[in-house]
Amino acid sequence: MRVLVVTAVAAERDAVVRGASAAATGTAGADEAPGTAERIAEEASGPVAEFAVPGYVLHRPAPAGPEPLVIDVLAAGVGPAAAAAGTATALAAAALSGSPYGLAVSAGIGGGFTTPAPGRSAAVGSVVVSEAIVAADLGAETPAGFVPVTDLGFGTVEHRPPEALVRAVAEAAGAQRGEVLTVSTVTGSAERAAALVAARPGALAEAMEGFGVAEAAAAHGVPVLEIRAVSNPVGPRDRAAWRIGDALEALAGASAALREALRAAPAETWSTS
Ligand SMILES: O=C(O)c1cccc(C(=O)CC[C@H]2O[C@@H](n3cnc4c(=O)[nH]cnc43)[C@H](O)[C@@H]2O)c1
Repeated sequence: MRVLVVTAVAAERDAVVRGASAAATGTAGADEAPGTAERIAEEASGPVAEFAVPGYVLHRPAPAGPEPLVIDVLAAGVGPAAAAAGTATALAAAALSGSPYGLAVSAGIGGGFTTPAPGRSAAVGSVVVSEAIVAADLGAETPAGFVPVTDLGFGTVEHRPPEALVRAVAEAAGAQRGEVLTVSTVTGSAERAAALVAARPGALAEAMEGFGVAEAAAAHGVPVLEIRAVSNPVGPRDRAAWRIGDALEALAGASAALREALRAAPAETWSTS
């Protein structure tokens, strides 16, 4: 199976590549390439092939031996629109080449909610795997408060990854399962954080790309997953509290776990869940 992992920035992409390369022994770009690798770079984690699709470059860590699992990683930019554009381009290029992706994953750092239901809190450095990918601010302000687009009669605000895959990846990564909210504006107050949790009590993390990846995946009929490593608490702005290095390490670990979970649980076991 071919898996597309979409991050926002290069630092996240490199963390995913590092993690997904951890068990690698093969030769990057050896099989199922949509074309010829334009470049094979020798990174600290092993060989990484780079493939161009229109407007973007995909990074592919070496497959672990002869297994049929190929993971391509794309840094598509910050925010849901950039994520959707990059994801749709990569999915379309793969489909047109005759080797479509079987799974799209939104991966990166994110904010962790520390005020959900008792016993459910996403601490800095921990990992959250999405049970639902939710567009938290897609709707309209009304005198009665925020109304999601679905209540206005169109669109969608939620995509649900395959349950069995969520369980397998969360278990392999030692991660919590919960809703991951997609926002276009980073939450900066305790009041806004509380309002988001009141609207979505299952929320454990927020980030800015998951829903864009999910919309593109849905358009192509491809299952989707989101993995967030928590770099900061959601709430009042405090740059000193950010732990980006720790979150990138956690993201690399979760990416290794993703690869192992996909090797242990092939698509037939989770694609209909
Ligand atoms: O300047 C700030 O106060 C600030 C606070 C949180 C995040 C940012 C970003 O510009 C990061 C955007 C980038 O990272 C992901 N991310 C990380 N933490 C969060 C968060 O708490 N809420 C939303 N997104 C977050 C996001 O997916 C982007 O890719 C600035």
